Amino acid sequence: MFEKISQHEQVVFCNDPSTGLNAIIAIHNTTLGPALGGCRMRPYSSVDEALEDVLRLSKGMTYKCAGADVDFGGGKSVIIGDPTSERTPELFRAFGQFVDSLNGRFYTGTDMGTTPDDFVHALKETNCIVGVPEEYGGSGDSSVPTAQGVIYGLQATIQTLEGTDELAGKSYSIQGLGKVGFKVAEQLLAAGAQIYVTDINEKALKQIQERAELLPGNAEVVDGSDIYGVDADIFIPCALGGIIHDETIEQLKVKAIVGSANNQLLEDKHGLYLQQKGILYGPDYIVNAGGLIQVADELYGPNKARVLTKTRAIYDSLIQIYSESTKNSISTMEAANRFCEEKLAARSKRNSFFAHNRRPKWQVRN
Ligand SMILES: NC(=O)C1=CN([C@@H]2O[C@H](COP(=O)(O)OP(=O)(O)OC[C@H]3O[C@@H](n4cnc5c(N)ncnc54)[C@H](O)[C@@H]3O)[C@@H](O)[C@H]2O)C=CC1
Ligand SMILES: O=C(O)CCC(=O)C(=O)O
Repeated sequence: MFEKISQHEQVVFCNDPSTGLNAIIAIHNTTLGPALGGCRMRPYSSVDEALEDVLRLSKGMTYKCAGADVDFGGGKSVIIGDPTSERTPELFRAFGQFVDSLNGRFYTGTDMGTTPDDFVHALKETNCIVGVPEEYGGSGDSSVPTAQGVIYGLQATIQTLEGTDELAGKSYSIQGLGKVGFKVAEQLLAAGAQIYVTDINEKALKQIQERAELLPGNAEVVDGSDIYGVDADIFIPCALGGIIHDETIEQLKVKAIVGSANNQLLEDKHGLYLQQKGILYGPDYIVNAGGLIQVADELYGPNKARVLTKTRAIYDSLIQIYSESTKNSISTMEAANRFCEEKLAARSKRNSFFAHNRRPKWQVRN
């Protein structure tokens, strides 16, 4: 077990027989501040599968936090259970107690399978919750800044490819029209772009076609995996992870990939394959940091304008990462990893003798 968790600071197994809660909290690295990461609920087929997921996701959060310059470290949690039938208020209260037992080392909120309302129950047991609804003092729907971050990512990519930030006059293929993908699609239509869209949800497809009728752009529906072969300028993955692999790279005709889906590359080597094929890849955890920026910013009290200003930094980070990738002949993913690792190394060298206890900022909510 210690070998498996050797890169992590702490892993907590949470068991509450009265509510049936089986959860794992993983704290990867708190160099930059307390760990932060959402809570995913899934009917994992084994504890090993859940552990593997939470270890991978929490490490990803360390990089996402460093890349976005937020004062948090990497963590994540998973609840083993079916969100469609096992999501109860009691379960989330029990989970909140476990989060509270970490005494400010871990902050959490929604992820796949959980909703902001679930965390209103957890909030009764701990203050270490982010992303609750606005009426409970939270900052509201985090997919808004995530979608805006994708737009900034697209502009930085077009700037790198063509020397302009102009979204119009281009074509985009979008996989997934959920909370993030739909908002990105709407903005592209508003800019007058041609979009190709796919989703397993027919309703979302119908809704975007209705929106397209009212906006200058044009939307065309594509069947399932045909999306990979669309002859568009940029592919925007906003659904599943692990979709960039040998087979899909073979089909891709786009010049770039920039989307919100977490862990888009099936393996690190696929970042290199994209580079070899001349496809510019916007590293996912840099592009999709808008939601994280919003929930991390809640420490200062909700403020949408401030969040959007901070989200704009995604543009500058990507420009820098693309340029480092070219300069050092490395993949953009490798350049992003180095960008974040340098920030972590610089911080870990900083003398923090004055910070004997937790910093005052985090005591605001404790
Ligand atoms: N919501 C947020 O603020 C953030 C989201 N992300 C990531 O972005 C992605 C999208 O997130 P959300 O929009 O919030 O999720 P969502 O659950 O609202 O939307 C996902 C959409 O993808 C569709 N979909 C599922 N399987 C599909 C398939 N095989 N082909 C085509 N469409 C499919 C679903 O029907 C749904 O419309 C996820 O990977 C998520 O982890 C990352 C950071 C923040
Ligand atoms: O939504 C949160 O609570 C933190 C952000 C997060 O988990 C993510 O960006 O994947």
